Amino acid sequence: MTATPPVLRVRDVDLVRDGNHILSEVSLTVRAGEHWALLGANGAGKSTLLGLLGALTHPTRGTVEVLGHELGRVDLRQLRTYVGHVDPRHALRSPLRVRDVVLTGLTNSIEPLPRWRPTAEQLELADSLTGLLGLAGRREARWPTLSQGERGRALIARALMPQPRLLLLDEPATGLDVAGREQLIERLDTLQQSSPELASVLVTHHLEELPPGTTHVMLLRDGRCLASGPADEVLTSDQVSKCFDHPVHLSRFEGRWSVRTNRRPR
Ligand SMILES: Nc1ncnc2c1ncn2[C@@H]1O[C@H](COP(=O)(O)OP(=O)(O)OP(=O)(O)O)[C@@H](O)[C@H]1O
Repeated sequence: MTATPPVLRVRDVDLVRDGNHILSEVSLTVRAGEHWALLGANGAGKSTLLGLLGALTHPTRGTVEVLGHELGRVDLRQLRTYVGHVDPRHALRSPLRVRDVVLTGLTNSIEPLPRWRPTAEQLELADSLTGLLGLAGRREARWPTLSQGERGRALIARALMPQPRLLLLDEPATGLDVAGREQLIERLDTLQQSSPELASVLVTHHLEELPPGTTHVMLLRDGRCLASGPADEVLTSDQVSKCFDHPVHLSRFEGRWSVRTNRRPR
């Protein structure tokens, strides 16, 4: 019997641009049901690594495998159906309704394709995912009328339409107010619980934005992995201080993390 391959396996990846090492010797294995966070300061290489995972860029050295298929050796279109990538820079031009934006996840296009029509099952799935992401009352709303938080959650529903095995989220809480951030985290939590096989990788600078179901963390610093593994082992005050080059105290309350500067007593 062959063991199921991990959802994602990155081995000794380097990425060099204009002679600069943006990523050096990074390795990462993500299995079904794991929820990873990539943490690091500005410029640490988080978005670049996420781009490699979503097959948007290729490594200079090393290999990236999605479900046992090596990037560069298989059809990218096929691989992308396994990977839902939520791009916060989604450049929608026309005032589509939420349901139609979500359905474009099936055609992997920004605008609906001419003559493409969803089946009854696909419509049902779009409605179920918008409900799961807390947008049941906004399915008919037009894109320009949505709040930033609602747009972000609609894009997650869109990315889930092809029923991917892996969901990639690049700073999904950027620009959200407290309510928007908390609604997002709550919905990610519901999603993780309702899809036990789904794996995810989320990029952020802020530990406060980590969903409580985060199982694993990689700390990146200057393009190198500083620490990687189960969240409770990696997220220590000492390691997070090293990662951000700043002395912080880390605490966890009801599953959520927070940090504050370590102040000397006056
Ligand atoms: N195409 C490129 N050519 C040259 N340098 C690049 C290129 N893309 C990214 N970089 C550099 O690589 C480094 C890592 O960038 P990246 O966007 O991955 O970092 P990040 O950790 O996601 O940062 P942030 O938190 O600010 O979004 C940065 O110094 C960036 O300027």
